[in-house]
Amino acid sequence: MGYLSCKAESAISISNSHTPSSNFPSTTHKRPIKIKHFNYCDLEAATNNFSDQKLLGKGSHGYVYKALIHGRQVAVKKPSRTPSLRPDMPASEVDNEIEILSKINSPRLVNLLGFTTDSENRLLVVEFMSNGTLYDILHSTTRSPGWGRRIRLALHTAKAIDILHSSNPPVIHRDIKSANVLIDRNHNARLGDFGLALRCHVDDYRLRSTPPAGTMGYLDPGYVTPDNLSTKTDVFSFGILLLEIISGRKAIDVGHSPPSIVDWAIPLIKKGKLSAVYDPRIELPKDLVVKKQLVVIAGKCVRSCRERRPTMKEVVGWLSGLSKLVPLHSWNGLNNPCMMVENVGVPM
Ligand SMILES: Nc1ncnc2c1ncn2[C@@H]1O[C@H](COP(=O)(O)OP(=O)(O)OP(=O)(O)O)[C@@H](O)[C@H]1O
Repeated sequence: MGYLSCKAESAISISNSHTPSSNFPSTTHKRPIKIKHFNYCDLEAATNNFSDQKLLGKGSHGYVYKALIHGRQVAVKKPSRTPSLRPDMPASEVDNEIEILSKINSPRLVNLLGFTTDSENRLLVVEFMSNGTLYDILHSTTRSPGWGRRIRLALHTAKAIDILHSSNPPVIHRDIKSANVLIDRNHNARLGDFGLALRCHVDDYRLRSTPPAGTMGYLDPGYVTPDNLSTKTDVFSFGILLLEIISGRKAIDVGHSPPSIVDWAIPLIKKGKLSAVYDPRIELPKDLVVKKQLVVIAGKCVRSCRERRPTMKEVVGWLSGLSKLVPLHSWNGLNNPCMMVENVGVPM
């Protein structure tokens, strides 16, 4: 089997504990991950008592604030809900995020820097991403990146998901969407928001009892019970994200018929009307191989038969090949194209 189904894998136990001042083993890097413990009152002060001026954004589960700590800009996540009291479940999505991110670290992810130990007032400190989200970039009316940039943003995201799926045990993100892809100061995409992520080891009670979750429009239609979860669930959501990158349309847009991007795009692709799927705000990709292959990759990812969907590693290989065919000067909007990943030597 070329992919991991949660049903089929054998159990691999992990520690749930958050050791004080811990150096957690990383699944992607040899060097240990340093996670800091913060006092609630220090983060309260650093965010001006969680003031609106420091607010970066609001999600369905809480607020995100900007703060300066020891001269470094960070993002502080503050959940809006009170934690669960069930001992077998993570106390909150924030606790789940801590558990997942304390064991994995990569330049392709929005990495964990620390958290408050007080579980009543749990706060998460993560790397600050200064250039918004992929959703903002794709759906803002003022700036539209060209194909060189779009393919690289897709490639960065695919690499991030592949890193999760290649971890031991594999991590399934479960909420791949453009709003969870953040853009760092070098305009590289990083995957964030691990509140719903799950480690895939079958004997874990949490895995077997966690109901399907995700975001409407990105959710794999085959993921209807806990044991339907697999890495291919993320592949489906990535396919939706890739269609969003290609077309500039939202995953669900009630202003269009049909509102679902997949119900709109796949029939067009099957009829060979590839140009109709492309974002009308920018020129079509000049290279016909790129124009064809981008939609083919997206179509493979959203296949209803999950066994026929590619692995993220395959997707990374294909996008990597396409990125070599499209130069970055097709950048069309954001400034600072000189700071691309290739130039600054950030490992990918
Ligand atoms: N590390 C970060 N750096 C900068 N801004 C961030 C960071 N994390 C989140 N944000 C901002 O805060 C907003 C809310 O983020 P959050 O992860 O809470 O929710 P979301 O992913 O947008 O929505 P949901 O929780 O419903 O999935 C984001 O849209 C983004 O604008």
